[in-house]
Amino acid sequence: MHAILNLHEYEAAARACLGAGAWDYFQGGSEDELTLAENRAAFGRMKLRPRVLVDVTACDTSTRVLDVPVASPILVAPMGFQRLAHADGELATTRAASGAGTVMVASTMASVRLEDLAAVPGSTLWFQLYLFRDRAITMDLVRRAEAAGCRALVITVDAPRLGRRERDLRRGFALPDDLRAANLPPSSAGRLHEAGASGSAIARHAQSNFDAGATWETVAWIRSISTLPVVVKGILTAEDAKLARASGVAAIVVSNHGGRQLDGVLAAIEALPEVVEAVAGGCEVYLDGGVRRGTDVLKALALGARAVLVGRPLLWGLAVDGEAGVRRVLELLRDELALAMALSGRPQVARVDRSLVKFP
Ligand SMILES: Cc1cc2nc3c(=O)[nH]c(=O)nc-3n(C[C@H](O)[C@H](O)[C@H](O)COP(=O)(O)O)c2cc1C
Ligand SMILES: CC(C)CC(=O)C(=O)O
Repeated sequence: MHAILNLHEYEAAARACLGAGAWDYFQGGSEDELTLAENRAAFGRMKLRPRVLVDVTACDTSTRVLDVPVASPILVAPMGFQRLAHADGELATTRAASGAGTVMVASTMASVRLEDLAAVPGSTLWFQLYLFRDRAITMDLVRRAEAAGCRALVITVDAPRLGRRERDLRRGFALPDDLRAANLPPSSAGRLHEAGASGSAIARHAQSNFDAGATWETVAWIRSISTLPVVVKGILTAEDAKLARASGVAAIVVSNHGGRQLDGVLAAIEALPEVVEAVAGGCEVYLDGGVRRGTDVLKALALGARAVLVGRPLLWGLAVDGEAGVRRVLELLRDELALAMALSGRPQVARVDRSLVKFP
């Protein structure tokens, strides 16, 4: 067999390494998975307008996010329960991100404690925060993230409840006994193991723990208790982008949670232009959802994203080969981006401009 050449081949290889429950949890979207498919299809509809006879002998993918230098505009999206993919879980992913010179966003629902991830040499960790009904839990997570040296709080705002993920419902998905939500107090985490004949334990856990009453006032509360820059993840409209900006966030992640929350919403890449226009340079804008090729990264940058976050492909790399697999996925994407920059006549990230893409 030849070496794995691209992220699609990692997906196929990962399927062979994973049990059916983990595979469906990772891959799945909500309801009819319309948005899951759209995230990919929309990239396919966008066409590039390259320039030629530009000196591209050296293409530089480096940039800065929240004032931190990164080797490429490709960051690690927060994903829970990575020990479902590999025994090292988030530790392997953090080491790979550190090795690749990029940011790791650690999930509230990680299966390794955030302090252990922050201890990885050279890592730049951002902490993804779910808002709990019990504000003491949220507060404790914020304090721990600060104490561990995390550089930003990424508040996920598109999940007051979990989307209807029918693959998980059908299997009665619950966490195996040897895998914990390592950041949560046992009183909250226990429900994640309650297997049912039907229904998803993680959906039940979210419903009884996440704060469905959270509003922009809650974001203001987080800003009042922490000096860390706040990023809001899960914005899809200009209206919410303006509210985010007004609430003083440092960055927005345009995201539909990889098609796992409200089904039928537009592809993340289609929502990007209106968000970029609405914030008018007042904060950084990132994108996630369906990024599988260097040309996808290029398209997002052209539409005004400062960086992208990558989700499932890193879990595929993790499942296939642990830290080395995650590292390889990050390298493949970065190499593809550098090539796409050369072939489009944009040797630096700052030179990737709006005129590079055409929507249908
Ligand atoms: C298995 C899995 C777990 C996830 N867990 C979280 C999470 O804990 N917090 C969060 O904000 N987003 C979570 N997400 C969403 C990702 O951060 C990201 O928005 C999405 O995966 C990007 O789309 P992609 O997988 O097509 O790259 C999760 C996604 C997957 C696939
Ligand atoms: C346990 C979940 C809340 C993690 C998540 O955000 C997801 O699975 O999409």
